[in-house]
Amino acid sequence: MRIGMLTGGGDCPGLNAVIRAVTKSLIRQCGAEVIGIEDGFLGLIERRVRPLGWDEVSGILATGGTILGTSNTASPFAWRGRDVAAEVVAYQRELGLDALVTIGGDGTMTMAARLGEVGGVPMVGVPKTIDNDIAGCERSFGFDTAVATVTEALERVETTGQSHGRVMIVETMGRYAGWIALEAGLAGAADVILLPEIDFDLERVAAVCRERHARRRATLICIAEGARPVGGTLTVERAVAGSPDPIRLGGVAHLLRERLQPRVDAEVRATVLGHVQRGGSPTPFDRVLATQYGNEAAHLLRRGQFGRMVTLQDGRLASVPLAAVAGQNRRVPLDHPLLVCAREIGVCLGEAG
Ligand SMILES: Nc1ncnc2c1ncn2[C@@H]1O[C@H](COP(=O)(O)OP(=O)(O)O)[C@@H](O)[C@H]1O
Ligand SMILES: O=P(O)(O)OC[C@H]1O[C@](O)(COP(=O)(O)O)[C@@H](O)[C@@H]1O
Ligand SMILES: [Mg+2]
Repeated sequence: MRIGMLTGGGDCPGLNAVIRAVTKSLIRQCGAEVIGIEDGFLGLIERRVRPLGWDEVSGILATGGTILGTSNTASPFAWRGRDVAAEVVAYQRELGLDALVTIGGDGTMTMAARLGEVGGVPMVGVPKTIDNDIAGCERSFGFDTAVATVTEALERVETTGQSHGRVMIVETMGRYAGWIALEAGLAGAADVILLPEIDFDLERVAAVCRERHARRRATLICIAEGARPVGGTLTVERAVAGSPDPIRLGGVAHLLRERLQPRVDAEVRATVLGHVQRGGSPTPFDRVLATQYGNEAAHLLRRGQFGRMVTLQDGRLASVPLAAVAGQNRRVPLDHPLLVCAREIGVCLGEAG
């Protein structure tokens, strides 16, 4: 068996743990040859691959990033104005691949499914993203590490906020889903948590800050990059040319700071955490989850269960068809138990009233 493997989309902690587990499982279980594809789908377009053996994947379990490199712009269906999907499919055949492991998020799974439809080799997907927004998957690896990083940041920002009696705003990543802000906000004891799923009422947030200033000096606000005020729009940091989803969110914390400042006596400060959340060593939880996902991907390959993504459902390893994941985005449901819990302990979610 000859298996290709790539990492696609934004990197996240735990990618190397998956690469290691897939490779070691396949070598041990069936003596398979594993070919690493560099920089995601870009490596298939530019014909850049290298063999992955036991030695190449040893000692990488706890390292951040991806030893294969990744890309969140390259699309074989629109590469520098051309559709090169047929050439990519031909290259997969030239490499003699029996299947391809794609470790990525919703975008990577969409691309994997599309390449399969035009004759590409069979695929097995592994869900990665700090955003935790992949359909059919209750936990992507990388998320736990991001939550831990944001939680630590919130705690650090809180002590300086207390010292100065300020309103402190911390902005998280997450695109159109609020999972990181919600879990880290709860873990970091944020007073206000603002998510893309609930448009926030500025006057309500200001009232909470004023009330807290009188009682507790400081207010800690955790806001997701995809959050927006009632009647407002998303805050776009930049558009990335050539990216299938060109919008990069960012900066809503500064918008909130500007609008809050005239409404409160305390000084307001904003911190945008950015890529700090995506880097560094995975938590033990993510190391274990990524290892299980990689091992399970090897099982699917050996059983010939292609066109599927490994996943976690009700705490158990499982798999779902790529078609059920492609083009989807898993957002926080408005009746999610963590939202109910946050409200009941007095966290403001920006809702009016
Ligand atoms: N809507 C889409 N249709 C087809 N391919 C896509 C789509 N979105 C992303 N891709 C491909 O998947 C890769 C990674 O996508 P991206 O959304 O950046 O990351 P992720 O896989 O983490 O969601 C992109 O480089 C592109 O090749
Ligand atoms: O690194 P870039 O291109 O600025 O992308 C930033 C985006 O990537 C993420 O970090 C991860 O998203 P993906 O997992 O979909 O790649 C988002 O939270 C963030 O909005
Ligand atoms: Mg994505």
